[in-house]
Amino acid sequence: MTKVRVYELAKELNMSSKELIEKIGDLDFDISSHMSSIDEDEAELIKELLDEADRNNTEKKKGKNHTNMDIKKDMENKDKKDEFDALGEIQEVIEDDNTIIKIGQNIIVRDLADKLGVNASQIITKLIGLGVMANQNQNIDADTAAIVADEFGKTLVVEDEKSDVDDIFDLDHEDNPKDLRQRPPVVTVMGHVDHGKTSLLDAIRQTKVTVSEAGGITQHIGAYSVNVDDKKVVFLDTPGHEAFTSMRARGASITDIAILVVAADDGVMPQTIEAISHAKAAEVPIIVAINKIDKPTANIDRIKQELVENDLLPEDWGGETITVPVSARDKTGIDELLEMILLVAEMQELKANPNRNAVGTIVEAQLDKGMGPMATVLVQKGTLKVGDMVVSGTSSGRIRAMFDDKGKRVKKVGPSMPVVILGLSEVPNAGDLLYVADNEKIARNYAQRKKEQLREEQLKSRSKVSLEDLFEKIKEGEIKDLNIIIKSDVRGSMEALSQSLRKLDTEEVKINIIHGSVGGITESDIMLASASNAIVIGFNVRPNLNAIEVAKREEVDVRTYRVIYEAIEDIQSAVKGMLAPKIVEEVLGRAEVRATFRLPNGNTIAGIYVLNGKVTRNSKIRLLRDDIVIFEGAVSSLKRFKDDVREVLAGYESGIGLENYNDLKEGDMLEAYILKEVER
Ligand SMILES: Nc1nc2c(ncn2[C@@H]2O[C@H](COP(=O)(O)OP(=O)(O)OP(=O)(O)O)[C@@H](O)[C@H]2O)c(=O)[nH]1
Repeated sequence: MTKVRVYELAKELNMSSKELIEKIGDLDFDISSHMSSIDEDEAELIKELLDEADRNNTEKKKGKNHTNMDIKKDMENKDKKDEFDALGEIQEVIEDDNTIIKIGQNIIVRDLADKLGVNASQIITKLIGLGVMANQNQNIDADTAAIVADEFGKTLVVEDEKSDVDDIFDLDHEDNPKDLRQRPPVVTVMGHVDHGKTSLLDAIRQTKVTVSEAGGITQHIGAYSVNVDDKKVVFLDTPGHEAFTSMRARGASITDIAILVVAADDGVMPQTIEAISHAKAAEVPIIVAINKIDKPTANIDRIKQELVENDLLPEDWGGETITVPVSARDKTGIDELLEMILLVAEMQELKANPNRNAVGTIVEAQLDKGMGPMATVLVQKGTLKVGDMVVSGTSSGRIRAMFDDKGKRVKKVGPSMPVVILGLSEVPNAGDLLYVADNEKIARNYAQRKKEQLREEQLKSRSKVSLEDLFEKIKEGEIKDLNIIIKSDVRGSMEALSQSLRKLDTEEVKINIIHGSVGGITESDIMLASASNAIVIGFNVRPNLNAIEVAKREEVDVRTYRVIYEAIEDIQSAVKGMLAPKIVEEVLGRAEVRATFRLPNGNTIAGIYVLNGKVTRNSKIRLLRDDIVIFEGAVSSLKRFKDDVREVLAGYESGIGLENYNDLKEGDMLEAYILKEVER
């Protein structure tokens, strides 16, 4: 017997395959997709059944100007190319027709009564007739409401509120390539402390920006733009990779180009290396500004050599990294730097559609006593205008006024441009997106939904990678790369560890060492891990107190080891899903060594002050000097005044001795911990 494809039948019936599948869902046909096929007989039967359903429906709604079915029919009978117009017409019909009422997925009985122009008690009576017990303040679903509405001679249309709100999540919506226009690059300046980040930003501003106009606002707004010939370059005003990465950890990637400032008299330093890792992790191209070339001790070639050692091969040495010698003090090299920024931007083909509802990112926000919530927005797509209804996180409102980076009032701004907006209901979060909504209802709905989402998110934890659940995530295809940050006490062990870990690549998961350096685990390492969904491995080093707190908040998995082999074994087992039940440590607290005393027997006792948590007699102690682990061992004595004690709490002093260790020094940090067996 001839077979008919579902989509063919749908076409014959003037409906979409989806609609047809839905309609015959209850009948006993084996149909799952538009490509399923059915016998000709079955197709005939379906046609008959649908016809019948259609007739019933028409009869039921006789006497009404327009029923849902009529409206649909109207639409279906139009040519495909007219469909869009038809939708508009239908919308108008719905607006005009007073027999049609529109509701969301649910409605409160009282509201339904209002819409139907009847008493709530009449609705309640009808509901009882349907076997639904509801008082006037209770919600009923749209299906029930439709039956009740029908009884009062009205047709109910369910408006998809969700799609209204989802419309403004238009960020992922691909703009038509023909609507895209070139946009200015957004630049962040990074580098080691005192290498001249702020001076460089100031030098650029001073050479390129004219003074602010009176009457505007004059404070710095977190970003500014400069004109280079007839083009613009936008600089984010908070230098440093910490700000860059904390924005990225919140999901905001607004930087197109990173300027790495390296002082020509100092060279590549730890934070330079960190900045390189941070920019690379974000896949942002780096331009190196070799600063302070006015200094007699400046040595540009040495800097280039050091860049090579860090995988940045200068262009004039045959590589791809653009380097520009500058002096922020003398304002030399600034024009060349700006030209290079434009060149790199050109290669990136930075484009956005200026003719659409704007989407931007909050760069900075604060509460101004006089003006209320103020936020600097970097527009990413579209054009932001005064009077636009905007929403960012749980904050929404109509833009009352806007000021550009020169403090001048503006009416509208396009892609890549920073602008201060007034009119939000509350101070939004830096790093959050800001959307323009079509109307106030959508904006308020969105903000409300965001509030609910936030609550939900607070309840369930975010899914950051951890060794515990790594294998599950690999299996589910959620993770294809395991990003790792390594911190260690000496360079040699860091290199050995990264080499060994790289060899653990499997077909399912690739191991990337996104940053490795010498020193304790810092807040910056944790933020990089958070933004890049990485885990942090410390070898002979520990996180400082700040880092511990941030790791907890950002849910970053930090693992510390004293033996390289154990680190490798853990990662290997995690990749294979065989992380054995393990003994984990629980940190009890930290204490600082404030004084040391030598006993006549040669042993040393440290006078300590417990900073947080507690230190107990049976805890193990890790001795840290600059967050590097110097010694690990047991407590030999714990005393307050002359008495032995079981524990000492935060805020108290005591004397402590360590088993087999006497080289305690003032300023050392003692971390107390216990080992616990946990089930996995
Ligand atoms: N000679 C000379 N000194 C400079 C130059 N650029 C900056 N400096 C000096 O270097 C010091 C540090 O400059 P900043 O701009 O504060 O450096 P930074 O990188 O922003 O420092 P942090 O914000 O503390 O990380 C200041 O004393 C500047 O005056 C330069 O081109 N030449």
